[in-house]
Amino acid sequence: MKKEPLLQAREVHWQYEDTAAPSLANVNLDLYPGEVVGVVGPAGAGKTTLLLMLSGLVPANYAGHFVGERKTHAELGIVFQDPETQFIGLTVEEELAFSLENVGFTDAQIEQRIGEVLELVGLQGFAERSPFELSGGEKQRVAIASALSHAPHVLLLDEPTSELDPLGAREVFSLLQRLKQENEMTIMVSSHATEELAAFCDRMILVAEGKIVLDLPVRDFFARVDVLDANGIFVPEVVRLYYMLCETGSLREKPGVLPLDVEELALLYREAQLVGEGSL
Ligand SMILES: Nc1ncnc2c1ncn2[C@@H]1O[C@H](COP(=O)(O)OP(=O)(O)OP(=O)(O)O)[C@@H](O)[C@H]1O
Repeated sequence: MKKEPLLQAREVHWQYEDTAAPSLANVNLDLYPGEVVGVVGPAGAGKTTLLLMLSGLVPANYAGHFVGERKTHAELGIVFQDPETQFIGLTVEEELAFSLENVGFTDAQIEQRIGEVLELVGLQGFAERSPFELSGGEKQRVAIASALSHAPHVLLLDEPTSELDPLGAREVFSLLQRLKQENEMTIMVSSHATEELAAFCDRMILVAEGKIVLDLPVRDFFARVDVLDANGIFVPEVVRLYYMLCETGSLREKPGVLPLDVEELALLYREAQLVGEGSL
């Protein structure tokens, strides 16, 4: 039986006030339970606007013109690029308590939930720390904990690692990986880190000039190297190496087969050698 989508957008157009062109045009999108979807696109393509539209913040918090239909059948949590701009609490505990007080939790419920979300994001023992004095990766994990505090079904993240060093970025992606595997969260994340997205997402969306150009399962998506190159999207090195090996005859290209990490490529190469396909 096909699951019901948690989020739906139909023929959505959005144009910010005083701009020459729409930031979203003809957007049709369904997000299903348990899916992990990556969003990529050149600068100014409309990735942030797409996530804001799905979260309901556009058009609610922005001036502009909205046409189309957006339906939500789920609670949502949203995380932005720079977590510090969202912090208002002097301690991590206070930070997390604000959103729970707003939804009417009692003090005892707040304390319990704070303990749960800090454990979920691996920040046990951080309750009394100032959120402003944490590392970039820890700050972003506090922002994720805050978004998770009211137990949403869907987590939307807008470039959550763009301000982090590689270590902080890895911290955030491994947390998302854990939320996917252990909590079966539905996640949509925009990022320029295509290698991490390739390893983590089930489905990928390419946005350019406000339109959805590709919306495909992750392997079919990264097989469209021509479209990704044309839009300036970084194609993972392992994908390029695979096609290079196919071109030189060291591997035989097969439909639906695309390695997304070095281990997968090594396995394909070993198999090709065993059946005598490769000439390397
Ligand atoms: N508040 C706003 N008011 C007016 N125009 C806006 C506003 N926010 C975004 N835009 C415009 O909408 C378009 C899409 O912007 P958006 O931030 O959604 O793109 P993006 O793909 O997230 O870009 P980046 O990768 O640079 O963050 C751009 O042309 C941008 O200038």
